[in-house]
Amino acid sequence: MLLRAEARHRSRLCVGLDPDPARLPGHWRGRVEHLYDFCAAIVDATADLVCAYKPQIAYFAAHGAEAQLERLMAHIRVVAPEVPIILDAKRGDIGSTAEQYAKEAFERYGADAVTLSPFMGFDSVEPYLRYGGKGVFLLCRTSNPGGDDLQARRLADVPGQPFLFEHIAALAQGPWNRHGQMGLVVGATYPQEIERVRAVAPTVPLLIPGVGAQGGDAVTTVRAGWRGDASGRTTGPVVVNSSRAILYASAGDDFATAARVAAEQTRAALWG
Ligand SMILES: O=C(O)c1cc(=O)[nH]c(=O)n1[C@@H]1O[C@H](COP(=O)(O)O)[C@@H](O)[C@H]1O
Repeated sequence: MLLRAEARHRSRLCVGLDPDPARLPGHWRGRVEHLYDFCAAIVDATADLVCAYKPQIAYFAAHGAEAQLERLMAHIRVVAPEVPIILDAKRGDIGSTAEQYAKEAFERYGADAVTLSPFMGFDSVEPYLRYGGKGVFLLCRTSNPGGDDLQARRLADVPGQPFLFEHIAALAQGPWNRHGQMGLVVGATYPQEIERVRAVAPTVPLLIPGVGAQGGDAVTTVRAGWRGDASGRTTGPVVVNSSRAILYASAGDDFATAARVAAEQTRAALWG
């Protein structure tokens, strides 16, 4: 689904749907009941420009607005049925609880993929993999400065003493990826680490947040993470997320038009 959307829209851009009530445009500002309206307008303005959408569940759940997220998922299905939806939930829990989270992501919200923390190990990820055709993106080398605290530690008892993030990448490329359902999250703010991840995980999709508001560079990101064969066919996809830089390109009534312009620019930079 991802490769099809990438080819059809000539896009490696994922628009992140992180609606902050305080930043809604015009007369919607501060009004939680308009999270759906805002995001739906962004989707309508960008549907032909993206390879994925990534709604962030906290922006809805924090306001008791899960019903609006459900409506938004359904809206994306209608407007852009070919575009995969990555539910950004960053879950991670023991198997029995993971089953409930998986049900939430894939049955309640109908997501195509979900972001997960691998910290609790394979049995915390496995319940999601029981959903055939659905994907998981494991946090690997995150975009925030504190990502160093654990992810950039070396594992003394693993051959070659890799960084923890390299070990996660190797697991996602190999033994944990039994049916081709795994991707990795790596931050655009650390392009050298993206290259290290690609060295151990050449084919899994990389979800790369951090361009735009967090300062990551689009061209450098794609060079570090995207892989293709001699004919230009994608062999290692990247899904480069930008949220605030697109959502809040304008604070006025022209927010959707401005979002489209910002998305077009980012898409062009990512395509090369
Ligand atoms: O999993 C993520 O999506 C994620 C991982 C990461 O390492 N860094 C990161 O910023 N994100 C998410 O990506 C989005 C980035 O938003 P912007 O910085 O506004 O483009 C937010 O929804 C974050 O929660």
